[in-house]
Amino acid sequence: MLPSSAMCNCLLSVAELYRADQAAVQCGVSSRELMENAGAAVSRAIFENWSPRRTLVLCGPGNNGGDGYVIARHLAAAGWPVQVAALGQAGKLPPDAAWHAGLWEGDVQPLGEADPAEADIVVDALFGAGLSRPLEGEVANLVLRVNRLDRPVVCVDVPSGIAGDSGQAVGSVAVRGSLTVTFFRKKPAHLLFPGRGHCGKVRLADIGIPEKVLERFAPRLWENGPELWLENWPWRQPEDHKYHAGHTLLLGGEAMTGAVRLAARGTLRIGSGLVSIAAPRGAGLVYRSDSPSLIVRDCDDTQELRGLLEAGRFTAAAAGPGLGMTPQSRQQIEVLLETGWPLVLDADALTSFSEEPRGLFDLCSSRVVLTPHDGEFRRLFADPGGSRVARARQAAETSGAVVLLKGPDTVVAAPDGRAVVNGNAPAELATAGSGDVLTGMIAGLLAQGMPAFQAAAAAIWVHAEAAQSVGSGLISEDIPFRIPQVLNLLRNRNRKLTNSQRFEEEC
Ligand SMILES: NC(=O)C1=CN([C@@H]2O[C@H](COP(=O)(O)OP(=O)(O)OC[C@H]3O[C@@H](n4cnc5c(N)ncnc54)[C@H](OP(=O)(O)O)[C@@H]3O)[C@@H](O)[C@H]2O)[C@@H](O)CC1
Ligand SMILES: [K+]
Repeated sequence: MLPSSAMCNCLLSVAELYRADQAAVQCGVSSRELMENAGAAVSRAIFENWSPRRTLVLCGPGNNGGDGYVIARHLAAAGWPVQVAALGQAGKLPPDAAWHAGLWEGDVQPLGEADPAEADIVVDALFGAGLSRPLEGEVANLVLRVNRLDRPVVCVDVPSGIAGDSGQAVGSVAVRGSLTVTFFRKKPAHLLFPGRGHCGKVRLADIGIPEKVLERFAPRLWENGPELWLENWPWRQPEDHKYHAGHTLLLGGEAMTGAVRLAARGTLRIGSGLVSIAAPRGAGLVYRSDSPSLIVRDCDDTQELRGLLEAGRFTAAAAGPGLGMTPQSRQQIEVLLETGWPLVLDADALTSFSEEPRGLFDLCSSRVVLTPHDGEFRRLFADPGGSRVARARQAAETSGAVVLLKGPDTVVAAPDGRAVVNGNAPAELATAGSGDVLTGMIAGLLAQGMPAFQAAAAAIWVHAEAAQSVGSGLISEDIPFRIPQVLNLLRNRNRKLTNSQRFEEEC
């Protein structure tokens, strides 16, 4: 179960957003008022970011265009020079948009006559998140011209041309914004690439939809953040000893020893009380000389591994980084899976099953976390296509495991359909070894008793936050060193937010 405060972070699909709008109307907030509030919120964001300057508002034929007329009115009332250009005839606008278009007292030029080069800011109120057809003809041409100009572009709800649910461009043309103002709750496109790259900064505005309308939904998708897992964080208690904080076993390989050594640093720093590496004798010295905090056990075959597992009192394990792909390593993974323990499988552990993924899935459970990047994902799962959320969900259902699909917009999905999209990863994380550290961190949280979905979501967030604190020049070894700083901030936040009243105010 996720805490009720997680409602703050839920992402709504386009269909859910339309239902929320309707529910708000049933609660007594008129749709005209919602449109007024939406346009006013975008205007406020513009006032906060720019001083008065020539503004071109591009209005589409639907309610997104309706927001555009409201924005134009607010900017003009504040003394801004505003030009409106519209697609289609005013007489064909839907009722709320027509009402607000009627309140606009300035000129409206046909879209084909608009010249974005004569504006200092462009407002994109062409299409909303439910776009179903590619931009074509004069709209596509205008969007291409706007994109080529070095001007701030403010997108209303979503950049036109981007599908709200998938974050994919519907055709080959989509607006590239500097700022996107969206309403009530973010949509997946604000977090999933390429949509996220088109949004610029994303700002969420309250437009008067009552929070209680969410009671009619059972959200299954969230933007990742501490609200989803902080309550379950395994903070050390004064009376704890190291065995209370779990014992993680990492399977080490013979040649690529750096991968598990990086993973082990992540496991230790995230709080696992004990960390052991089961290593081939030939590589034992390398592992033993790495960190005095590690326990290194000799392990050359499955029989020795079974012996270790029986004696070790481990609470979670991880395998894959630097493991190699021999028949022996695959058998060792099967032995780990047969224990039924919480387990993370990454890299070679996944690829060793690419010829026969069923052999892996049959042994998985919801206590197992699979952490493929896109290439590993394609090798393991018959790719159903669709958005990254849809693909990760499908993979979690097929495998019965929690699937963490790595990327700049990492998605974590559980077999029961819950999913999160991570939004705090810096570009610097695209560096060798960062995935190994992540594997170790997830395993360390599993070892301390965190449920698999939350452990994966928490680890990817802390990992990204630690990387952000380094910024340019990041190498993977830096990430474990920065974990304590992130954990201390989280712990202080947790202390401050024990009062749920306060938490609700922050939402
Ligand atoms: N109460 C509310 O609901 C609130 C809504 N709000 C605002 O409403 C927005 C959603 O509005 P919306 O549903 O009217 O969608 P939107 O994209 O503006 O227009 C659809 C029209 O475009 C047309 N069309 C589509 N593709 C096309 C193409 N390629 N080329 C040409 N035409 C194309 C399409 O035609 P059709 O497909 O039907 O033939 C239809 O006529 C939302 O994003 C938010 O900004 C806020 O004010 C808050 C309150
Ligand atoms: K738009």
